[in-house]
Amino acid sequence: MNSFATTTDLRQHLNPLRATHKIGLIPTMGALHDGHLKLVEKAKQENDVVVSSIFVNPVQFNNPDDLARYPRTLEDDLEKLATVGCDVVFAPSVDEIYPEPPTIRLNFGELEMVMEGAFRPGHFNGVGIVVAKLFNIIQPDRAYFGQKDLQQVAVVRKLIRDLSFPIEMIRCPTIREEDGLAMSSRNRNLTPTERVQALALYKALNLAHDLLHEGQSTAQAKAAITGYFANLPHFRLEYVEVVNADTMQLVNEVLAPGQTAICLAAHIGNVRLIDNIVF
Ligand SMILES: Nc1ncnc2c1ncn2[C@@H]1O[C@H](COP(=O)(O)OP(=O)(O)OP(=O)(O)O)[C@@H](O)[C@H]1O
Ligand SMILES: CC(C)(CO)[C@@H](O)C(=O)[O-]
Ligand code: BAL
Repeated sequence: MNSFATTTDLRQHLNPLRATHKIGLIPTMGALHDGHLKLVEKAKQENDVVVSSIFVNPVQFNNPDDLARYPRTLEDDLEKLATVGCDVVFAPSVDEIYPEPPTIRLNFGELEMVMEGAFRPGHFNGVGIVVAKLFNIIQPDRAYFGQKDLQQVAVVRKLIRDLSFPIEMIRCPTIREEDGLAMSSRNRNLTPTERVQALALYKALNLAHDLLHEGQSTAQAKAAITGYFANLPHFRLEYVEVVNADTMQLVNEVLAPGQTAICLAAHIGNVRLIDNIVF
């Protein structure tokens, strides 16, 4: 596995390969878990060269404490990537990616009016800028993103269309712990007690799903989730929404199979977690 910290070195390595090799990219912020490794494994099956980037992108953090607390485990990450056959790692410094603060602004319109976009102002501007930079630097044929960050998938799809990147985006299923908690780098910041309690996110999603399945309205399902978290004093529910899984528009009824998503974000102690189910 080759690891590069500069754009110049990375390009020098990749450029001669482009004509004959399909390149798959998995953008990450590190602190890797099996969810990330599944993306690498899928990319391995579908491409000749797999590149993982590891970069904690300051521009997408709206909360400085969240940025400061974000886990950084580069050595461990490199070992994990090697075990799944990742070919190339790009782990640049902040100065390498942002020699000066970016002044462009990306606006994803209605896609970012709700949920993460509404509660993390500027978040998708930052995601869009760094993903566009990674696309330009690495020029992959395919890029792999997790469903856990469903709104991010929609934003990147729009970025690809708006800027005509010749890249196929692949949405990969959410990988969960045995008890159902969605794997997330921020899970590392949970205390053992919080880790057990955090399962409430997945339970709440399943509760909402069951209610919708029984024919209750989206408003009733959302109210049930709000009530569920109101009874859990260590939690603060930030939002729960039922949306079109592609457009992120709020919906009042269940759509065709695979089109409806229930999404939520909740704080437990100092940690903010998100999860969703699509059905
Ligand atoms: N449990 C998971 N299953 C599938 N994909 C995942 C999972 N967790 C993260 N990913 C995907 O991995 C990519 C990199 O995500 P990132 O490095 O932010 O990790 P993360 O676990 O989502 O961290 P956090 O949510 O704490 O920021 C994203 O496309 C993300 O959707
Ligand atoms: C796509 C991404 C790597 C951009 O920083 C990040 O938002 C993430 O890890 O999901
Ligand atoms: N996984 C999404 C990146 C973030 O929370 O900033």
